[in-house]
Amino acid sequence: MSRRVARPAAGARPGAAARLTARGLVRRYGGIEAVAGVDLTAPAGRITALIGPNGAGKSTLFDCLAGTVRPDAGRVLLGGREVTRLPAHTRVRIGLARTFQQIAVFPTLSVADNVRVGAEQRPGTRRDTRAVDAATGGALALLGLQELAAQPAGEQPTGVLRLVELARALAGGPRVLLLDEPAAGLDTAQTARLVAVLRGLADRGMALLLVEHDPDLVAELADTVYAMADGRVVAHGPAGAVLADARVARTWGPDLRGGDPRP
Ligand SMILES: Nc1ncnc2c1ncn2[C@@H]1O[C@H](COP(=O)(O)OP(=O)(O)OP(=O)(O)O)[C@@H](O)[C@H]1O
Repeated sequence: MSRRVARPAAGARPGAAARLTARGLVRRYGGIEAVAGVDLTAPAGRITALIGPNGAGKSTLFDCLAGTVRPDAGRVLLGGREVTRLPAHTRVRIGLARTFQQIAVFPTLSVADNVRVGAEQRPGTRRDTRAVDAATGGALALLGLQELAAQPAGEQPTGVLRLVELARALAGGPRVLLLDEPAAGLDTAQTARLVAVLRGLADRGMALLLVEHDPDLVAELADTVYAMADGRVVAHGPAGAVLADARVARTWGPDLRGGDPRP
């Protein structure tokens, strides 16, 4: 007798590698289409970068993917599962983590306790103190933060806080990681560590999607680049090709010439 076993969609199992997909995403603010019909895939095991000038819609797209903003149209899929209507905290529970452009740490908590907040989101660890300790310790070690573990987060410089935020996101055991300008405020050594850590995460199957303004870092890190302007994807493909694309140079010119992208 043959038995058919229902298999979950690829990547739908908790802990399994997963891709993040946007299909036809639209988000309007009044008369502005901040995100105007975006299709994007961040595959497992790859680093995908999102570039574009200020106001292109990158943060709004991130917010739609993370669940903090509800799109007006389109779909978001995590590992084949439709998550468009799931709130942000539920997406975290099924493996989607993010860091923010404006650093968001709890200043009165220690570095370790900030990371612990992420570890407590890890599926199945909420009441398992040892598992939470292990996830916290692992994330601190990965980012080289052990020596600062007991220090109040509020006393740390920006570069350290970026790493604390990343450690907190990683402590939750995500399958997909959204990073909004992860290298902003990092010194050269911290940036080198960040690059090595992100590459290592991708090599172990995580899907990474990052917003980044530094073209050198994008060229070094990203497998695939999506360039946005006026809410739309104007180019996507291998990093070298997109960074050399004339349409991208026109819209993202100041960044590519090494100027300050921020007004
Ligand atoms: N909460 C909001 N209310 C009204 N308009 C908004 C809101 N958030 C974004 N917008 C508008 O949507 C457009 C896209 O903004 P968004 O912040 O997503 O761009 P961005 O590419 O992330 O820019 P930056 O690189 O400066 O962060 C802009 O015109 C912006 O003014």
